[in-house]
Amino acid sequence: METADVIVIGSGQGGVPLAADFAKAGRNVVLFERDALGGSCINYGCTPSKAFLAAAHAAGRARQAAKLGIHAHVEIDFYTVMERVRSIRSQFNQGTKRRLESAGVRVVCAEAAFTGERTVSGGGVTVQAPIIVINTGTSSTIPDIPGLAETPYLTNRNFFDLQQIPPRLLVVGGGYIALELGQMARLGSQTELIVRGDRLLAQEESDVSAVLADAFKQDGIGLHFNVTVQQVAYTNDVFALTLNNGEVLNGEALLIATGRKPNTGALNSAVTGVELDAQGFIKIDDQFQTTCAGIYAIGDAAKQPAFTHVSWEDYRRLKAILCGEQRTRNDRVLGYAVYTEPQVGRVGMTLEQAQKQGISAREVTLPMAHIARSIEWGHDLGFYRMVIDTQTNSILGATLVGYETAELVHVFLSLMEAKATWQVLEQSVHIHPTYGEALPSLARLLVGDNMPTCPNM
Ligand SMILES: Cc1cc2nc3c(=O)[nH]c(=O)nc-3n(C[C@H](O)[C@H](O)[C@H](O)COP(=O)(O)OP(=O)(O)OC[C@H]3O[C@@H](n4cnc5c(N)ncnc54)[C@H](O)[C@@H]3O)c2cc1C
Ligand SMILES: NC(=O)c1ccc[n+]([C@@H]2O[C@H](COP(=O)([O-])OP(=O)(O)OC[C@H]3O[C@@H](n4cnc5c(N)ncnc54)[C@H](O)[C@@H]3O)[C@@H](O)[C@H]2O)c1
Repeated sequence: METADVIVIGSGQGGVPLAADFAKAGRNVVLFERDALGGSCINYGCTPSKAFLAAAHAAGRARQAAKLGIHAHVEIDFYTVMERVRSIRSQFNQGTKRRLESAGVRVVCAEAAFTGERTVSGGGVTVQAPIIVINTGTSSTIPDIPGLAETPYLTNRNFFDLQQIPPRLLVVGGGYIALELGQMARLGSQTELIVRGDRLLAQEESDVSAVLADAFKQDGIGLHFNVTVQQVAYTNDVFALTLNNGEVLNGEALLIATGRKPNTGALNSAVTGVELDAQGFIKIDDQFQTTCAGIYAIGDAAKQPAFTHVSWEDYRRLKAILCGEQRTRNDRVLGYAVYTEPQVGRVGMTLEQAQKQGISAREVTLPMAHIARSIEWGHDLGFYRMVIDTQTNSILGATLVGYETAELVHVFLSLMEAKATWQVLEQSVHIHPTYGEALPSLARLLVGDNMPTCPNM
């Protein structure tokens, strides 16, 4: 058996920089990875999906330019679209490999499992270390639908291997992945979304769902709410989905996007005293430590909000903790975005969430029709919303739905990180005519006088 200073299981967004930093500092580090280096973000998640959406949204924007009087003929070279996606993914994946190699991390390309106390084995290698970090991420959950397992359905794992555009795409799910990849409609697939609930992105406020539903209808996407798939068949290269309302939907491709499960089944974690919760996520304390001293877990597998920036921030905090600093994972402002068009930029609490916590909260909302920039640019879908604490005047959260709001929401992230009051935003002089100008306008709705909230409106 070998010994090391640090073992990292999984080359996710936190594991890679952590392994590289410790190796560069002269520690003996072994990293196990059973699949492509760089984890889901680089290979099957953020990187390929956002490179893909760059093409889909370019096509969508070109078509929507008709309302500005610009009539474009859109021709899709799907092979080139997907080769570009794959080449960016490969570039990032190779970058991860070089980063680990140059730092001196020993990479074992194999599935790892615990075989004893703080002992990990995989690919014929057994290593023991005083510090072990688990960063094994999640995989798609596949619903138990009769017939599905026998068909060549897609998940986010093989979606980006597509060589030809399916004329008709069926998508099961109404969450992040279903919506983002469902906008393949913009590249020309006739797309149908099969949603078991009554709205898209059900965890968001209902008017967010309504805006996205409008946008999807404008893209020609069929929305089927309150339905489940009872049977899947695949004959002559065509899927047939029988819904519980009797309807049958056909398509050349079927994407399953029904949520994620933690990659902890293969870890045999009980051997070393690492406990899992009922869903299989690794239990951790405020400082990322599992139920076994010396073993830590970060990222999606530890039930952190499943975003790359969270796993990456986990790494920064865990590294500080391992270097003796007093840090926790509980004092950070976290935002996220959905890269549909229009985008959803979110941070902090909604009004409902704040009220459930007993906070005296208030929200203000500014529709797109009240924003000069959006009228000038012809972006009429969406709204900006801010939630504040009426006693402390602190900003509790924001929901921005509209053009490139994943960028704009960072204004709120920074204000909230700085613990600024809404008055700081209200007094800010933003540039005319920008989308950003509408953020002080939003805050001015709280002043309650009859003054205009910004120029020209
Ligand atoms: C389609 C899609 C789009 C996404 N888009 C975004 C986005 O735009 N923005 C965003 O912030 N987040 C996005 N996410 C989420 C994001 O990808 C994850 O939150 C992020 O990758 C963090 O994951 P992680 O670090 O926990 O582990 P992962 O990146 O999942 O990596 C875990 C690694 O561990 C390996 N592994 C698992 N078990 C073992 C084992 N026993 N032995 C060895 N290796 C093992 C896996 O092979 C994998 O490589 C997206 C996800 C998907 C699926
Ligand atoms: N932009 C981003 O940051 C981004 C993009 C993609 C994914 N992600 C991350 O990945 C996570 C997973 O995304 P996701 O889209 O897989 O999950 P999700 O939880 O967002 O959506 C799952 C959807 O599947 C539906 N569903 C679940 N079980 C079903 C069943 N048996 N039959 C029919 N429908 C079913 C749910 O009702 C929901 O609509 C997200 O929560 C997010 O954290 C982030």
